[in-house]
Amino acid sequence: MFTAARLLRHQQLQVLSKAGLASKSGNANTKAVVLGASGGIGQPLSLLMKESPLIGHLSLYDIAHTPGVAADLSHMNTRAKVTGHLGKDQLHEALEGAHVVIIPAGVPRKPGMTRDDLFNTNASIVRDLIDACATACPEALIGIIANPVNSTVPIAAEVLKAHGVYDPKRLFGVTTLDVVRANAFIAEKKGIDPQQMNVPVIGGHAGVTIMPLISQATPSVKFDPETLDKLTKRIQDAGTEVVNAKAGAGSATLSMAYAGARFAFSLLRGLNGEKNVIECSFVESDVTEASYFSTPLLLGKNGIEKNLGLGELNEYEQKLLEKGLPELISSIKKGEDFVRQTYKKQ
Ligand SMILES: NC(=O)c1ccc[n+]([C@@H]2O[C@H](COP(=O)([O-])OP(=O)(O)OC[C@H]3O[C@@H](n4cnc5c(N)ncnc54)[C@H](O)[C@@H]3O)[C@@H](O)[C@H]2O)c1
Ligand SMILES: O=C(O)C[C@H](O)C(=O)O
Repeated sequence: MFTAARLLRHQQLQVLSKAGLASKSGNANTKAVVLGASGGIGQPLSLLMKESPLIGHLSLYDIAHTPGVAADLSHMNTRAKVTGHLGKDQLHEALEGAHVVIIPAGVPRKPGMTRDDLFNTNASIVRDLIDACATACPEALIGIIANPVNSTVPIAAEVLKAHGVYDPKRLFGVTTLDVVRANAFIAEKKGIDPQQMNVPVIGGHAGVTIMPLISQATPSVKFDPETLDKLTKRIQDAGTEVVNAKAGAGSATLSMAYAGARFAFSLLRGLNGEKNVIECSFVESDVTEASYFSTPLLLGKNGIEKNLGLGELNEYEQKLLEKGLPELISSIKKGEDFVRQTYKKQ
């Protein structure tokens, strides 16, 4: 017989596991860190992570407000111990011993801006946070949310290389929100349960570099050419749709927290030895001419176990690829050049 408390927990787990956000088999020693934990994404992401039985220690770092966020979350009667760390002096302790680090630190867009317009501010934020990761937790799996992802991931890789600790299997640009959106929009159009929908989205994370592979969706769906084109463009411009709707108050935070939590839990499930954990993510890659590219990845105990590649593209998707590659390649170079010009390992 279930007691009321066990029944409640059972129901919570059912809700979370339907959302792909929980597994009953967590490791109590697992440390997960959120850098930028007090922000629009950081707070709801930390909430979802605090709820997860996969995490033993949730370490929250920001340059503002982390004592309050940590105190608040620590009152939840869920497994993870929560610690708050404020300012650069506490960054090393926040990161030490981390298994997974998720980075939503950085400024968001306002209407009229591109993600690349964030480069001047966010490039140095990511560079300096990764510099700290390289010494405090060189083996952690790192997921970068901060935009422009197409440049911040190469920035992170160059800093890790300078420290001699770069492992391409352990560095990820978080593009899960593109998959979540594609699933939501297509399921809505077809009247399918969105939780059952799975659409791979490849490439990068900005405009034309976002390439939904609707021909590879499961369950399989078909659209006339005009609808397909509209849907593809909506997925590519979905970030801007939210930026405009928020009218100056930032970009996607809640759906991003959901997507970021899903991605963090997939990394943790892979680390725990769970089989068949697959996520699309922007990583070092040799499947196209771009040296970083998002494709479905099989995750495991060491991060990427196998890059599952492009699959079969139809003619429309082949054109999306051709159109997106030049911008992607140039954003990657911009990130790499930035580190070469501005960074010297101390
Ligand atoms: N990858 C994606 O799909 C995706 C989706 C949405 C947003 N984003 C990006 O995520 C970033 C964060 O968005 P947000 O809405 O949470 O912004 P926000 O301004 O609400 O929060 C950012 C947080 O970062 C903190 N911060 C700034 N500099 C820092 C530093 N050096 N160290 C630690 N923390 C620092 C701020 O104090 C703040 O709490 C933006 O760059 C945004 O473009 C990416
Ligand atoms: O659009 C943005 O600036 C934020 C994020 O990259 C998104 O896709 O929502």
